[in-house]
Amino acid sequence: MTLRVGVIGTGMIGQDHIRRLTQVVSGAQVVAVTDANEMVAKEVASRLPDATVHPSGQHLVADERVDAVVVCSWGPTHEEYVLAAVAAGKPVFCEKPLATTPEACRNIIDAEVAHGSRLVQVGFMRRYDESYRALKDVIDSGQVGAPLIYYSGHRNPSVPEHYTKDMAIVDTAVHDFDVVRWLLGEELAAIRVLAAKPNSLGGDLQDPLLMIIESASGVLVNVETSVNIRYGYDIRGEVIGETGTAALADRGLVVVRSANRVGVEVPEDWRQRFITAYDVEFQEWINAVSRGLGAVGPSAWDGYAAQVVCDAGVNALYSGDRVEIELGTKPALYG
Ligand SMILES: NC(=O)C1=CN([C@@H]2O[C@H](COP(=O)(O)OP(=O)(O)OC[C@H]3O[C@@H](n4cnc5c(N)ncnc54)[C@H](O)[C@@H]3O)[C@@H](O)[C@H]2O)C=CC1
Ligand SMILES: O=C1[C@@H](O)[C@H](O)[C@@H](O)[C@H](O)[C@H]1O
Repeated sequence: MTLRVGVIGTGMIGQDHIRRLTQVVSGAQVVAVTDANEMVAKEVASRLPDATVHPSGQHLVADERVDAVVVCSWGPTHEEYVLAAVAAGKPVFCEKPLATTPEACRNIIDAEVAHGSRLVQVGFMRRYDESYRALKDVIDSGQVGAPLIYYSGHRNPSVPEHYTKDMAIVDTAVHDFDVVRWLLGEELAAIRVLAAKPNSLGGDLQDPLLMIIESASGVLVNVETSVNIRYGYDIRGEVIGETGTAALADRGLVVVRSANRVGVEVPEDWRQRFITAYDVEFQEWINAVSRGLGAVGPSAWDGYAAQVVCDAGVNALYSGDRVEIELGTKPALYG
């Protein structure tokens, strides 16, 4: 059976996901697209064998040919489309963020709980990266002892003009918050945010930021965002345990030794660094949805929890305070 997918938002990542749904993974066909920019949607559809262009996300969700929905539009639009998919009983893969406020994420949780089974998956692709999976295996095996500290470095070579200091938390570090919760297997409890001396290449932007997070059990998590670092897109992670440490390995297919230097290639951006992770993420989503499981990957609760950390982080950035992360009760649906 081929899963017939509708994609809302055909911008940069929407097009990249359409490419992988069409050319890389198996078991899916993109049968419908929509974008606020109709020209872009039409241009993307013209490269697909049999895709309808819809005037809105709501029309796309209602299309009987669409079995499952992928949301790749701007963050503030996610809540509306995810809720529409849940109301229609259709599985929905939503790019991060699940929604831009904890309240909006809660609305999605409430709708999914009322539906009675999982339909929503959030695009936290790091959980599908082989290095992160290997790091989690090391932590879970007890090889380095109980984790005490986790360092998470998130470096972008540059960011667009419209990027604000809040975005270092809500758009960038949101991935680190999710992956740390997943690696440690526990929730995060409090956050402080410190701004370093600004990188002069970032104009007025307050960059880099250092976030010091306490997990529920007391592990200290240090998230660094440096979004104007020029040398490449570099994702770092290291756990310091009671008896050892484990870190994500440097990437690259070859190690070059030349002119008194040794080195590996650094990716240009997330599409290159996480290319395989996105592929695995979509293949596993298609497999699960095709077997009648609404979703098995990162849940609406995961999207909500990450968003609460974002909210607390922005609050901590502006106040300079240590801000507690209050999640409230987790519905039984999320284990
Ligand atoms: N998992 C990851 O590593 C990444 C996730 N993202 C997430 O993917 C989403 C899209 O990001 P990009 O593709 O970089 O942005 P983009 O700006 O390139 O594309 C977004 C598209 O959504 C369309 N759009 C906006 N409002 C809409 C609406 N109401 N209905 C339909 N279409 C609408 C825009 O016209 C645009 O074509 C964001 O939520 C972003 O955070 C983006 C990059 C990487
Ligand atoms: O999600 C992403 C972008 O939206 C964000 O702007 C980047 O900082 C992240 O590294 C990337 O994974």
